[in-house]
Amino acid sequence: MRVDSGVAQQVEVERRLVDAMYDRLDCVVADALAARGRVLAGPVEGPQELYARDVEVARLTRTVRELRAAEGSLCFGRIDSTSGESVHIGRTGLRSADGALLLVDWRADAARPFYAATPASPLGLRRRRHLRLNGRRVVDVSDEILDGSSPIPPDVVGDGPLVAALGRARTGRMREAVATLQAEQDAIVRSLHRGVTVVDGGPGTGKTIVALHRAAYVLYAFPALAGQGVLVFGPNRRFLDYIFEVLPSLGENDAQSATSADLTDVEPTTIESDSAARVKGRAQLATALTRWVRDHQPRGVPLDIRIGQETLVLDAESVDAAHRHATQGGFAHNPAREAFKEYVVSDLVNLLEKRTTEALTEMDDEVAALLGIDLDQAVAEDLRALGLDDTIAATGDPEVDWDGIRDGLLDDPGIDLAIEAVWPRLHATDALRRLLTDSTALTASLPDLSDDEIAILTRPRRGYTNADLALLDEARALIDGPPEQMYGHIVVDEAQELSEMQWRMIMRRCPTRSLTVVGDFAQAGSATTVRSWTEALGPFVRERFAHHTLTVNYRTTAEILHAAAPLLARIAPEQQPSRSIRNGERPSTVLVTDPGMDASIRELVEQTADAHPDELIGVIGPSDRIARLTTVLDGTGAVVVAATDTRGLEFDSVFLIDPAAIETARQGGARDLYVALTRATKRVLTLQLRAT
Ligand SMILES: Nc1ncnc2c1ncn2[C@@H]1O[C@H](COP(=O)(O)OP(=O)(O)OP(=O)(O)O)[C@@H](O)[C@H]1O
Repeated sequence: MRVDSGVAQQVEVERRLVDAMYDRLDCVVADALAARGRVLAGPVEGPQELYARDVEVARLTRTVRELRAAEGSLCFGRIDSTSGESVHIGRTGLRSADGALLLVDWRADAARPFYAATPASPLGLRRRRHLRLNGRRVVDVSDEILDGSSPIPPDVVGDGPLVAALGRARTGRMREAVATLQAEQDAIVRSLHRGVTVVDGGPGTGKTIVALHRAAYVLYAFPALAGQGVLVFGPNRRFLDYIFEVLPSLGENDAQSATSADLTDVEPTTIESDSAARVKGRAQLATALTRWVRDHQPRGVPLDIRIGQETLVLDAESVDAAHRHATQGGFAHNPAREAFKEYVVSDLVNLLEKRTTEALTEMDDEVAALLGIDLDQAVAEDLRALGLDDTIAATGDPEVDWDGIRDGLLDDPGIDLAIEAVWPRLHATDALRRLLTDSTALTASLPDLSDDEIAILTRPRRGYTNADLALLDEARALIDGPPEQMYGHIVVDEAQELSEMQWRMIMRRCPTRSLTVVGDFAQAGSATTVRSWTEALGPFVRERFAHHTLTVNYRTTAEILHAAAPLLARIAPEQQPSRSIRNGERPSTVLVTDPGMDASIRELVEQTADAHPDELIGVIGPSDRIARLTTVLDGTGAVVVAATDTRGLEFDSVFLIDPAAIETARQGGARDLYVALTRATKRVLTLQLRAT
């Protein structure tokens, strides 16, 4: 509830307190900069001191960066307990020079009541206050009384700052929501669960907001995981560009963001049909790759190796044992090959040693038989007479340097060639290409694939598609070993888009199995066959994941949700529609004829742009109309996007072009249409083609 009397006075009170916080922030930044300057100017001796200095400089640089990132809206909230204590909440924690608490970091436990308290459960609070700043200046405050001492709004999510945040014009970049995070969202963000947390809910229920604030919370609250890195994985660059400002504005620059292309460092250059992507996304492809790679390792075969004039034969049993030793511990093909070679060379040296001993013994026996003396004994006696009897014990066998022979064999190109014949070094790109052109190998590994599906897989192509990247990643893991970069925690957004193979790519990078996974299967595109969280996560964690469903819609008005409800009932009958907290214009439909469509669209978009000059307009249509729409709407400021590419995005106004074509363009087109319909915060206008 807003405190109407004395607002100016309260603003003044807060202004003085917040001014003091900024003064302190400036001091801490200046101190950190000065400390960094001193460290850099100080003498360093030797590599150890140099390393220690670099670590300290990096730490101070990070501190400065984090403090500076916290500068905008440094303090945004305050809570007053019924016992009269008050705490200010902000983007970072601050103490005065003498240690008094000035500001609590929003992620600290002490800040939890700011988010979690409701009138029904006030958690000891009397008042929650939101502060609005313009630059460094407090310009407004807004209160909610939580202890029942004044009238309270029945719906806690409908409070002033939230409605103001939701009503603000969109900019094409997602904004953080740290000041208005709602209780159901905050409970997930702040969860102490370190395993897999799944968050679903309809479009606009704040899944992305929760995921990003969760990433910031993990970085703050779980240092052990944070130290191993935090990754935000998104389906495409457009989406990551949309969200990329959120974490830095929460003071977090340490989280990385990536698409499949970033993880594999390969840019897809070709597109393919969704049916091809679906086949390539299936986990059986991992089995096929594993078999293909295993087929390039020896099994049950002896190994003939030529050394000098001789050919040594390692029997099949020894070769299999060497294979077993080399691959135990899950080593990948190429590193295991090196270990295999070492085992083989050891076996060869043992063979040679045995042969030499046998040959020498034979010779000794022959000499003894001929001369009637024991040669070894005679040599030992001579050495003793010369005072060199220690040599006998120390060298044992002074004649043969077996270690030198072993090293020589390891470097011998002939040996490498012999091993190459049974265990060739492989290249992941080449292996993938060869498997995907080998219909016999594919049919053997994937007997349930139809001939059509095999034909899809083996179709000749150039370059990589998005679905290929997870296959390439799998091949690299099998052939060269796990990826270099691992993460302590991974946030997966739009997770309904991931195929089984793409889940493997993510999990491979997260040995801790600590993930925040957000998505909505009603919005799933058609490039994957995964349709439930159990299907997605079961192979890695079985049912061990915490599952939350968000129910309040913060994006779309009740009118737009109402219009989308029949479509939702059709594509996901089991899903409860979310509940919107705002009302607005009723969506409208205009019938147009194709030849006149271009002019109509431009005119309507221009009208909307004139009526709402600061707002963002999205024009969403079938993929095959996008090039034309982009030309037609050039200069209007509207963003033109294919219906297949709008997941996660949002606009103030949406023009939906030819919904029937969106729906029939591909399998799952109805879900594309549902996503398109739920992108607007304020209004939707549909342009439907009149049958001619
Ligand atoms: N607590 C909040 N305070 C302010 N804005 C919020 C809050 N929660 C969500 N929003 C806003 O609501 C909109 C929808 O949120 P978000 O994109 O996270 O939803 P989503 O569930 O990920 O949607 P979709 O499934 O369509 O991708 C965004 O503009 C977001 O900033």
